[in-house]
Order: sequence, then structure tokens, then C-alpha cells
Amino acid sequence: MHRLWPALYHGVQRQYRFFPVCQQITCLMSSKPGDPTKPSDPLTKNETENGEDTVSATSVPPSRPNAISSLPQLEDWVFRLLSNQQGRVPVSEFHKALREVGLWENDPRLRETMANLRKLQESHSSFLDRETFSKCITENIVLIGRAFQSKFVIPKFSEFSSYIDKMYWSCVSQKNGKVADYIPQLARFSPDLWGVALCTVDGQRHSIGDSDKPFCLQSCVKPLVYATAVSELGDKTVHKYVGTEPSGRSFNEIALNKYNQPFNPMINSGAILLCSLIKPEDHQSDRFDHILKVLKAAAGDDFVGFSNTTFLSEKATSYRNFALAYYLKENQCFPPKTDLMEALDLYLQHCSVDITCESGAIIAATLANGGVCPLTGELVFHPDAVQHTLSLMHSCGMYDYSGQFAFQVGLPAKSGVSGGIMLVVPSVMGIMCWSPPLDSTGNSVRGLHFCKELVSTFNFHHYDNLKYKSKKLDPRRHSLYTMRGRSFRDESRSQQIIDILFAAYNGDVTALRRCVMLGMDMEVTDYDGRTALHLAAAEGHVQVVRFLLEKCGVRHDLQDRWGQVPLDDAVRFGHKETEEILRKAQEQSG
Ligand SMILES: NC(=O)CC[C@H](N)C(=O)O
Repeated sequence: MHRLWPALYHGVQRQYRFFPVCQQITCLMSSKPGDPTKPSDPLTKNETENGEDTVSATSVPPSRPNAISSLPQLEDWVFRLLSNQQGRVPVSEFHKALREVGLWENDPRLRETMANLRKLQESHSSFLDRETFSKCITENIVLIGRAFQSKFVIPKFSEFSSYIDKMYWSCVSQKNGKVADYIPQLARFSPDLWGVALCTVDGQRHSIGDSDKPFCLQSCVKPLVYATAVSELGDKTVHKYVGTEPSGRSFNEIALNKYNQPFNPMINSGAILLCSLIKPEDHQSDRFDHILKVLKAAAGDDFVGFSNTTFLSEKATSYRNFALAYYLKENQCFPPKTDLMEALDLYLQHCSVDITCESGAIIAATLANGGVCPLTGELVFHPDAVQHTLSLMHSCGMYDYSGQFAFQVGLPAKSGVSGGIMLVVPSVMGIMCWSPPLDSTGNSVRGLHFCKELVSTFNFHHYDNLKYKSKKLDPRRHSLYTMRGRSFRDESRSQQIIDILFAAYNGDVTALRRCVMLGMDMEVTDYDGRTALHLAAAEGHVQVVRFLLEKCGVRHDLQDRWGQVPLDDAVRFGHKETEEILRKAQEQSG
């Protein structure tokens, strides 16, 4: 897309597709999420998430993620994390573990790995030994490694997703609102339809409900057409024709600002005007195809279609938009020689582009990611255009509810009469909600309710970053907590102890695996010096004992306050098999 841009911008014409591998290895070694331009020396002190200095990598057992300093070591670590008692990785377990961190099978970045796994399954093999595992994932080890090392923007993704699901279900009971019927095709959608999907700037994805059902973008397309126009023409050219102020009126009001322009590009008048600016010299079919290509690129080639039914249905009833177009013409708002009917057709065609919540979330994530699609790494919109787009979504995106939305939700969003709300959490994620019933301002009732639930739970509101803000969950941190005024160190450390010890006590290897992925210290103790290994030995959880000893490199001879080692617990509570494993570990360590 950007290849078509005139040389308006310097230094942005780069494919962000893939950092050179050497740079990517560097970001494996930094304890902070990877900025490959700032290589960190793996042998210096690492700072853990709660600010404690750990000893240098050489003295930390190789099993801990922040000690990894090469791709073969990373591959080894991931294999040991996922392999079973027989030293093999069940393919089903591998898919499950990827999904838990938000990586889907259709993720274009995992194309090679998924193709290799499919070939394996065609040969009826459902387990990966070390060699096969390496062959399967080697092309994508950096991405997979980062995912399992929790270097993505939402480290506890499965826990975050369960919060999203709770919010989704809390909206189901919202039965008020009315499905739009001024466009006959829209009136045919069930009021019970309700879907939500999200995509983070690292390409972590989650969806629930009717998230894979197609619906037309309607006004949710307006920010995307605007971002395209500014990317190609620059903001100065675009804003010669369209203002940047909220209109405070309905989205199809026949009104202009004091400069005789449409108030902004997020309402019908502004959007119709924009259609006359993009590639006016091309044939109408090519002009529409161009926008479709931009939308597909923003969606990472996920579903983007076109509903001719909607287009014909709206064209036959779009009296207001025809009136708007002639009003703009009468006031010389268009560039000279504009073909009015062509501009109007293009506008109605843009509104009739079909997406799903899942593909819409990727588009929103592209905006959240500064214009780069998280799934393909392609630069779709110029970052400056994205900044302007998010500003106008923030101030004008929800029509004459925009002021209240900015006050209550505090995030850039765009609604559409088909019931979509595209929400952007800048530098974190994009969310697409869809439920047809609308309130009096033309916004989805369930979608609005979901957005309010989201920012009352997570510190996503634009001003939640103020010091001493109230207590909300911060899903960008390993432990889903930020506490008012208290040192984050105490909260995250005690949370880690709770997470690990309870998982060991309950024999929950999956939860322990998640703790390892989050880089937690698996030898952490409670106030009595009791470790996870003590608790697992006392309860006779053989799998956990093995996992801690063999995968996590936990020492078998750590003593609690009373000088007891885990073997003493196994003997005292009569767990013969556990006792045998711990005795063997004792003998091996001499
Ligand atoms: N708010 C909307 O989604 C309106 C878009 C619709 N195509 C119209 O022009 O009326």
C-alpha cells in the first residue's frame, strides 16, 4: 500500500515485516519486551519485572526464560516446557498452549509451523519428538518463544480472555435498542446477534459469540477511508476540504461548519466528500478496489467482503445522502470536476463492505499498532495518519454521544448503524463488537455496555495512567494488579507465591507451566520456607514433582523453616512414588 504513496513521508517506506533474526535474538535476552534496536548483554544483571536484580544469566539454571541467550536454547526450553513424561510434545497440547497465549492456527506468521504440523498429522503422527519438534517450529521459534516467555503485550492472555468473556455475557441481557430499518437490508438482522473479538498489537487473538458472522461496516469504514486519504494525500490537503470538529448533531445532518466544510470525516457529509479526494483520476471500479485492498491489508488478509445486497438496498433509499451530496455541491465543497454520483456510489460501496468481528479486530489492532498490521507486519497506514484518525475517532467517532463516550470510556472508537463498534486501545489492542440493536444516538446498545465494562475493569481509559488513579487491573503486567500507591513489587511477588504454591498444592501442571512462561521463580517460598516442591511432595502429586525437578530445574534439597526437605514430606505422608523420585534426585546430585 505504502508503495503507492507519493514521497510525502521519509523513512517510513519500510516493510516492518521481519526484524533481522540477530536483532530478534537480542530481544530474547532483554527482560523487557523486545526492542531489537536496544541489544542487552545477557551476561549483565537482568532486572525482573518487579525491579529485583537477578544474578547474571550464567548462574541461573538454564531452565529459566530470562537466561536464554540463543535460538537453540530457546527451542530447548519450549520443548521441555511442553513435552510429556515420554519426552514428546502432543500436537494437541502444542495447539492448546499456542491458543492459551493467543496465537491462532490461521496466524500468517505461523504458516510454516502449521503446515509442518498438518503434514505430520496426515502421516498419523500426533506426537513430536525433539528432532521433529525442531523441524516443525524452527521457522517460527522467535515468535513462539516470545509468546511462551510472556513477552507479548498481554502476558496472562488466557486470564485476560476470561475477563472479556465475563463482560460479553454481562451484555447479553441488554435487550433494549432497535435494529436500524432505514436501510431495508439492515432490518433483516436478528436483534439477538452479539459478537466480540480482539487482537493485540502482538497478534494475540480472542473472540466470543457471533464473532465470525459477516456484517457490513457502515460508518465503521469512515476512519479507515480517512486514514487512507491522509496516508496518500497528507493531512493538510485533506483538511482543506473537511473540518476536525465534532458536529454535535446526528451523523446525517445537513450542515456545514463556518468554513463551509463538513464538520469532520466521521459523519456522512465528511465521508462523502473524502470519496471525491481518493484517486479521482482512476476508474470507479479501480477506486473501490483500492480501498478494498487497503482494508484487506489492514485485516491481515482475514475476511473482508462486499454486500451488493446492502449497497443496492441503501442506494435505493439513500435520499438523505443524495440530498447531502447536492448540498455539498451547491456549496462548492468538492474539488473541481468531481463526479457527484461517482463519489456517492463509492461512499455507499464503502459502507457495504462486509467484515466479521474477528477481521474487524485485526483492522482495529492495525490502528492500535500505529498503522502496521500485527499479523503481517505490513505498513498499511502512515503513523501520522493513524494519529489523526485516532484523534478524530476520540472526539467524533460516536456521533452526538462522542463527548459522553470520551468521558466514560476515554478511548478512540467508531460506531456504525449495522451495530458495530470498533474500539482502539492505542499500543495495546483493537476490539470489534457487533450487536444490531441501536440506542437513540445510533450506537449499539450491547457494544456500548461492553466498552464501559472494559474500562471499569482494566486501566485502559486514556487518563487511567494518572498517578494515584483508582485500583484497576492492568493486563499488561504479569500479575493482573496495580495497587494504589503500594509498591508493585510486593503485590506481584506475593501474587506469584500464591499462584505457584496453590498450583503445586492442587497438582495443576498447566497452571505451573503458565507460571514458568511468565518467568516466575519456581523456587519461591512462603514465610515458612515451603516451596512448591514441598507442597507437591506432601500431597503426592507425582506429575508436579517431576515437572518441577525435570522441567524447572528446582533443587530437591531446599529446606523449610523446620529443616525439612521435600523428601521428608513424601516419607511423612506415605507417598511412595514421590519418595522414590526424590530419592533418585538426591542420589543423582550426589
Ligand atoms: N452511522 C452510519 O453507520 C451511517 C452509514 C449509512 N451508510 C448512512 O449513510 O446513513
